[in-house]
Amino acid sequence: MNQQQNSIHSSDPGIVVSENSTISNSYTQPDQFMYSSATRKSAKENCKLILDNTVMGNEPLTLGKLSIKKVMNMFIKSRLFFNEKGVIVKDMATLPDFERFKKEHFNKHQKAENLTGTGSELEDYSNIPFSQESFHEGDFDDISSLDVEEEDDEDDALSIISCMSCLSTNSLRTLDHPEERNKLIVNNNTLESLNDSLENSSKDFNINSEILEPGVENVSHNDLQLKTVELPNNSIIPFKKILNCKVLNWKEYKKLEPIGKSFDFIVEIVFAKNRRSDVIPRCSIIRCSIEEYLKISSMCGSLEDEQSTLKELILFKSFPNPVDRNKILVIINPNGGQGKAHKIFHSKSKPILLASSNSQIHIKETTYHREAYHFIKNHSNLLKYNIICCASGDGIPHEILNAIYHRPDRKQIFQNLVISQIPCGSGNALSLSCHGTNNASLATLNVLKGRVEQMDLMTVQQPSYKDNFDQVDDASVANNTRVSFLSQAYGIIAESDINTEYLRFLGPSRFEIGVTTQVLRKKRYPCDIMVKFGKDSKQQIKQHYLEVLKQKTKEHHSGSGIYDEELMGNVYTFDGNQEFRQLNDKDLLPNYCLDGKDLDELPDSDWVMLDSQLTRNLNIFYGGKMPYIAPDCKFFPAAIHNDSYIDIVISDSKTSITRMASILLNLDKGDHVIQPEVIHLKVKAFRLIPHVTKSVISVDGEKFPLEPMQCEVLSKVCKMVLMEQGGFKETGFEVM
Ligand SMILES: Nc1ncnc2c1ncn2[C@@H]1O[C@H](COP(=O)(O)OP(=O)(O)OP(=O)(O)O)[C@@H](O)[C@H]1O
Repeated sequence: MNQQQNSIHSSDPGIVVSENSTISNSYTQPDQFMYSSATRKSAKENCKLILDNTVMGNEPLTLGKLSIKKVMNMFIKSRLFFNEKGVIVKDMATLPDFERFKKEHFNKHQKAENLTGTGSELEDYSNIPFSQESFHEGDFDDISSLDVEEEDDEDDALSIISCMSCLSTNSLRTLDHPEERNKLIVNNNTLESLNDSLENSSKDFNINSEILEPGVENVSHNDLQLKTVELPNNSIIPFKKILNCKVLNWKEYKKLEPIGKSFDFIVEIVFAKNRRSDVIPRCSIIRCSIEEYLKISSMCGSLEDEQSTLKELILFKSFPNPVDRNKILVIINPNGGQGKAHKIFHSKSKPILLASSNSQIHIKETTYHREAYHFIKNHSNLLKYNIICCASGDGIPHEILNAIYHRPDRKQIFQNLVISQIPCGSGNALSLSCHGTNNASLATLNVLKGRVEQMDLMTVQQPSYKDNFDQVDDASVANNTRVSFLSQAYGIIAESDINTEYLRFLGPSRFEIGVTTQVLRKKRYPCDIMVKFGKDSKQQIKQHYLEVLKQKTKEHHSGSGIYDEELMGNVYTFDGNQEFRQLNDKDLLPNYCLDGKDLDELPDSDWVMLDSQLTRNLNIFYGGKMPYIAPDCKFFPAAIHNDSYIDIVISDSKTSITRMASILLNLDKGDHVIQPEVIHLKVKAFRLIPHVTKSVISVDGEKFPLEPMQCEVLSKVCKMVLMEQGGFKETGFEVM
């Protein structure tokens, strides 16, 4: 990258700018500038650079000898407005002469460089990974097409935008880079900012400076091909789709700028644009006047410091959920689903991750069954990441959670690391429930934008685990316990989950085929079930659900974010800080130990044995923590991520085949749980003792031994990314 030293003088006497500030003369990927809660803090506390404090020198910035001044003089009149939903593009016009000018200018320049033989600036220019793409109306969710004006020649406008992208990137040395700002403030003798700067830099250390573990690959930002699009007038770039932005303060050039007062900032916005069923990263260049800047400042009322920069304001609204997730470890199971996980991740998910703030991504591809478990269990520095994304089905998150659970530092890891899924397998219940989608690109957007909350896990104990993970020699309870995040099944569901491996090529429908076959066979799976009740009637469950829902809505309204009545909360953001529960060692251990003795006895006085009339004829036992177990299958519609209960659904083979078929056919609605033939409970813990000799138990979709099994909920222990407003994707249980 070509670097050049430049003098910078501030017009504000209070600000002294280092003579040695380096200026990148080439295009820099937007991703290299991050926004995190750390910078959010520094924005609030440190930002003393206000609109009138310009830090750019009198010398025009140049890129390939094309000065910003020249480009700006030719740049289209476009403005930027904000509302609660996002950035509104206004008055976008085109400049037909620009393409010609650019060609002439650069051809001339290229010849000159070729003669002198350096070519460096040209090389930089030609390496700009921007290309052009036309925008089609309807590509956005939130477009409002008020007064859409006739567009001029598209190509010309796009060329300008494309070129401006380079220039605005080049200008990142201005106000919006936290380090630069801190430097300036330090020079202004603000000691606090030095401390903050040091604190932030230690938090924001680069994972790429560390030695990579064997088999781990570092993702280069050069992999991102970010195209520029022109947006029609009055379209809205919703905050919830904005991935990054950069701002060039144009103030210094005002005197050279004929457009005058309204021409204060140029903003490059990188956003997730709809394309068919996916989202893809794209960028666009728009302008912002000082009036508009002030407008958004006042709208972001929750920001105490109204002097924050425009970039910070936009990113503050775009990333309302404050937990960092920019240091990403991706675990790909290339064999997951129909063997497409590698391709799905690289084509649909990686571009979104790369386009967002200054993400740093490491990838580990598994090469054998349970490698993810071994990799995480033995990893020497997991805390250098702040999120692990499983590009897989539900099998890899299960392994990872267990690997963490079996580490001596489990408490610190659960306290600090976020676990999420990018759906690439045949069973993607985690993504369906937490991101509300089975689509990898949309799920990735939610990984970045969703709300991180501490979710309940469940402990699983069985006399033997030798078929699952490595035998662990430590005799502690944790090491003889497994954790489950999703489900435990016995009977028809378990058999359909596990014994349909040979139908893997069918994708998710293999599960449905399995269930139908078993129901038609009228199979019974006798067992004993003991439970420690949470809610033991359907009425109590409904009441509990409604109360949680009410509480959640109340929290939303009392927060500092913007709640849009018209959109029924869709643009609500949790602007501000988020408190997390501090875990103790005890929080991660079950209260009741299954030691293999006295299995037929109730573990405690508040446990009860379920009626043997039911359990003798049982055909489905399904315990779960997440509502969606497959697309259009809300098996646990009343599941709540942190209510400290395991939902249980039980049915028996006395139910007629026609009734059973009708119940199972309605799994997409989730109202099977209110049918009289179906038992629906919320429990704190349960013990299941199978009385068949040939079958399986499935935990999170993985095969577990056919042995007595005891499960217990662990309240709010694992950080996961949930929907933007918090909680699981809604199921409509409240109106069932
Ligand atoms: N490279 C590999 N080769 C074979 N098996 C693997 C590999 N990597 C992981 N596995 C195993 O694949 C299993 C399933 O993984 P995953 O959940 O990601 O995929 P899936 O398609 O959803 O599968 P399923 O629906 O069967 O759970 C896990 O048990 C995991 O240990």
